[in-house]
Amino acid sequence: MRQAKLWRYAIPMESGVVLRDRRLTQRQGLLVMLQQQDRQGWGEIAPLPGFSHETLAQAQQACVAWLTQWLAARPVAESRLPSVAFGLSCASAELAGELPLAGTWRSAQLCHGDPDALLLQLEEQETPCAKMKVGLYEAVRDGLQVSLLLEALPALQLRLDANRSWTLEKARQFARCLTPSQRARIAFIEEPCRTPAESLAFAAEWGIAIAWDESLREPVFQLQAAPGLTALVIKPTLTGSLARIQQQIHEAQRLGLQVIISSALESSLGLTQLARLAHWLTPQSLPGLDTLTLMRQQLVRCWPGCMLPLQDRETWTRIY
Ligand SMILES: O=C(O)CCC(=O)C1=CC=C[C@@H](O)[C@@H]1C(=O)O
Ligand SMILES: [Mg+2]
Repeated sequence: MRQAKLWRYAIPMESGVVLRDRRLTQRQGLLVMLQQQDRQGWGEIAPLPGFSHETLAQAQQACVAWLTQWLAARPVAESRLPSVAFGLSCASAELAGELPLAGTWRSAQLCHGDPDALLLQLEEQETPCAKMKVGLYEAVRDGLQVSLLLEALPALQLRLDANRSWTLEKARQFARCLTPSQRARIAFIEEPCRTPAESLAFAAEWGIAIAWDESLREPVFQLQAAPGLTALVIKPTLTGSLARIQQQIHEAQRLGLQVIISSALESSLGLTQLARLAHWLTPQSLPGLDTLTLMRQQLVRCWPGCMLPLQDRETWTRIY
């Protein structure tokens, strides 16, 4: 006997979480639970405003349509909406016992808040790895800050993310603030420039490694190895089903590229599934999942060691 449930949730965010140009006061999404005999599988469907093309209402409609077919045991194709395909494929994989339980519970630490506190935290780590946003302020300011951080922590592995904000000239201004050995210590910059061509030109000019994030989701994008390109940052909620993600990871690995599984601000339910996915499919890479502290509550399952309270189920709205 098959059973399915669908709820809508909303989690309050820490004040001051800004995504692209909007302030995110709460994270909304859907929770799906599939049941068959004594087995259950859970999934989270949470389109990210400003990043996902689908709205939550569209995701809900697509999910209800999928569940109706699934309950009637009719063959059902994966949704064209990435967040829906991801959440439903996680629930199906859990139900089938196909998503291993072991997880990578360490992440590249996101740099925000008090810089002194951050330094202290990173100093305590044996192999410190951090991710810093750049491109929000003057490129020279970013360059000086990165240079200071690399000098303060000789063992630091630093990932940067410019979200395509620099012109080639701005990127050059940034790079000029670093010594050649500091440039070599940057693990990668995600999407430094406005276009992939400019980012590749920048990488070649300065010997600074780059990674694709936004580019991976462009309709005409073709993955190719290129000098300076070292990694792909995959956000499953923006990408699609587990099968699609596995395919993208295999393609990347065939080209010798590192893959970083990254958060699209999922709740603790989605994040713990991403940590399991990372352990399963990209065991060599530290994922980018350090976003739970931006939220005020956890959902369904707790992240190991996280002290945030679990949200009361009474607050969920049952949809199906
Ligand atoms: O990749 C990580 O380490 C954490 C996730 C992260 O940085 C992001 C998640 C979602 C939206 C963006 O603000 C941002 C990114 O641009 O990669
Ligand atoms: Mg990014």
